[in-house]
Amino acid sequence: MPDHVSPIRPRRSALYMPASNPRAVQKARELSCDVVILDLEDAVAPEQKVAARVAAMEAVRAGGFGQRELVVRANALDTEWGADDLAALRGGGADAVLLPKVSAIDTLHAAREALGDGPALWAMVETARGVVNLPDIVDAAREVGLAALVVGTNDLAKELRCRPGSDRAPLLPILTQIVLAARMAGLIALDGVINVLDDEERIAAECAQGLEWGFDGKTLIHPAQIAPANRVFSPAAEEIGWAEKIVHAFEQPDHANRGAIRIDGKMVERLHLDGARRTLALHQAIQARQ
Ligand SMILES: CC(C)(COP(=O)(O)OP(=O)(O)OC[C@H]1O[C@@H](n2cnc3c(N)ncnc32)[C@H](O)[C@@H]1OP(=O)(O)O)[C@@H](O)C(=O)NCCC(=O)NCCSC(=O)C[C@H](O)C(=O)O
Ligand SMILES: [Mg+2]
Repeated sequence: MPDHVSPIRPRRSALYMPASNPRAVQKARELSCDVVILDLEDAVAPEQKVAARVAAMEAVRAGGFGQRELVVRANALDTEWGADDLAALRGGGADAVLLPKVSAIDTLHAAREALGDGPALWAMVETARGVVNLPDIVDAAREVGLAALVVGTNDLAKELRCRPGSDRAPLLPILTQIVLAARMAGLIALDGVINVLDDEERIAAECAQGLEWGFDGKTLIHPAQIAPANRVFSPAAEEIGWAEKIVHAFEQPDHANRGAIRIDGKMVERLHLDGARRTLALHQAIQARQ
């Protein structure tokens, strides 16, 4: 994992809110999401952009978000607000700046220059060009301090003119590429939002898809989506038990020089030991948070 990506930290639930909505920002200080994303981009109307920036910076300065990672989504640099957003964020305070519609590496270089040594960069992958350029984008991750790829499923569906249903089949090849690129560079990978607000079963099912496809967590738009995301992206009791068995088995002197062993009728190799340690570390980090 590159230096600019913090060690195992739960990022099961990353909740967006318009920075222009003081009630939502205040509420976020008490919600059980792992990441708070103060949005200056699509959730904010053009006439509110400047006031939203001021409100976001006040919220960053005021703090009170506890263990939640604090991220601000800026406007794109090719809009009339992007440069001023990054200038305001340069002073620090936020854990990361999320850049929308990252389509090429030059955007990340420009953003890093605008931010100086300040916060980490998180990049939204939500354009066709961004998907095609993923290898170049993640190759430069260390140089520009890129720590996360975040999917923008609404923008992707819009540009591709595809119609994802509950199986998200039209987006699957892209989501898989995003996870692949993130893993190539040791980055965090966050799944896109689900626009459904009132159907917990559907929300949990889409979180479970994201988990199965390799994401670390899901971006969210409403407090009611937090509990299912936290539940699904936390290691389950059975997974924790299995991880403990693997770690315990490889600690036995008889297995010290073995690459592969048998546990409960299954072959387990040292590569599984790495995964098991990761599961236990994530579980401990979640427990510590509670
Ligand atoms: C989607 C909403 C517009 C729904 O609003 P509303 O119907 O008014 O919500 P509720 O009445 O159910 O709200 C209940 C209480 O919860 C608070 N609340 C609501 N949403 C949030 C939130 N996101 N963060 C924090 N708190 C929130 C309300 O204030 C109520 O509190 P209380 O007064 O105590 O009862 C609305 O949820 C919303 O605006 N969501 C966020 C939208 C957003 O940020 N969109 C941009 C990011 S998504 C995106 O762009 C993805 C990507 O780029 C892509 O391309 O896919
Ligand atoms: Mg978007």
